[in-house]
Amino acid sequence: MLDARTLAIALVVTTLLSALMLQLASYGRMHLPGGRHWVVGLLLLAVTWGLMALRGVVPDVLSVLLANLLIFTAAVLLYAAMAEVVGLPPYPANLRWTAIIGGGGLSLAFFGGAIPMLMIFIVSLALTLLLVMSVRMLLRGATRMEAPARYAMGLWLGLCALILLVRTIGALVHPPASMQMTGPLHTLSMLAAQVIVLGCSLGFALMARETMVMELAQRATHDALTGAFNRYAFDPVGQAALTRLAREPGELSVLMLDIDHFKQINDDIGHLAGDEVLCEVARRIESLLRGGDMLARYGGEEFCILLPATGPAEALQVAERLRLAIASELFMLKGCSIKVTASIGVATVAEAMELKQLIGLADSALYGAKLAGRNRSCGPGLC
Ligand SMILES: Nc1nc2c(ncn2[C@@H]2O[C@H](COP(=O)(O)OP(=O)(O)OP(=O)(O)O)[C@@H](O)[C@H]2O)c(=O)[nH]1
Repeated sequence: MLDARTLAIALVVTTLLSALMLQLASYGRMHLPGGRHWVVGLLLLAVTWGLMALRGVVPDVLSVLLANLLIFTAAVLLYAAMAEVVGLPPYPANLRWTAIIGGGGLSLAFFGGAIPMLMIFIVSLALTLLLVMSVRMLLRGATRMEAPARYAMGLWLGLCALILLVRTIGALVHPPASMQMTGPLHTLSMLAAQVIVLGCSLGFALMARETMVMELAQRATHDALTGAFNRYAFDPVGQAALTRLAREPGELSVLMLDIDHFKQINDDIGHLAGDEVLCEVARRIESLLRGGDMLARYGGEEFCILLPATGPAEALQVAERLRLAIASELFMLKGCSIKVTASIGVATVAEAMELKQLIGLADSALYGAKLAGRNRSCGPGLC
């Protein structure tokens, strides 16, 4: 028959193996977000289970008080690891205060009479609250479709919080006679802890992997400076829209936008301020586009905009709107305001063709706009 002490020792092994697995997953050049916090949290938990296994052998101050204070610290570290994965502050004030008040309350209860019911109640309640905070953090803003691992981890921790809540109420309804590791309730707790540690570590690894994949996908498809799409993302979408014109009649327009005299801007106010100009231009363009439109940074100071279901007159209107949004409001940089203008080439097609051809047409129109004096939008035969 398995007793709670044997299970606590098994738990030490399980926890250490989980920590080792995550440490190996972060090995080399792959940095698992939150991995360090999680591994340290697990190591503290392993020490906790070890101390619990020694209950009755070592003084209670170690096997009861220290063990439970370590659990609070581990819970805070595990929260911080998950917060790092989802990009939120790792140690919010309510988390710290819950751990501190829980730890303080437990210490008072321990030195003020060590009533088992009170101590189990305080520990279970504080841990339930820490878990509820983790669940809120994970489920807030995460949908099942977009971040399934984060969502599943949120639900899993919710289940763990429920189990702990039952234990909290159980401590009040059936007060335990002692803190010793005996009896079916302790055995059950240790079994549940096995499943919780394994489930949480697996969930964390999947969640961290999910975040890494999303981050890599973002980097592969977006320009790091402006946040606009890059050519690798733009070209297939543009080509697919053009190919569709063979089956579905319609029109498609492309704008090529180039900032005027950008070299001069760089020379006058510096390369970093030039970067800010690029970001602000992208922001202004983005704010004026419709849902189906697509903005990409196509070269240094050149942007390409895909306008599906847009004819030549409407495309020229959009181009003018973008040009004015850039030229009419001064850019505030390094405490001084500068005027930035852009030239735009417009091209529209109504039949399938290679994207390169369409971009070539827009480029020729852009060249025309530059030749005609810059700060203008030009289409075929229209400048
Ligand atoms: N700050 C900054 N500058 C960039 C970046 N990429 C390209 N550039 C600069 O953009 C400038 C482009 O200069 P040109 O191609 O001569 O064009 P221009 O000065 O805008 O002149 P026109 O297009 O003819 O009006 C070069 O000086 C590049 O160094 C970038 O990411 N950041």
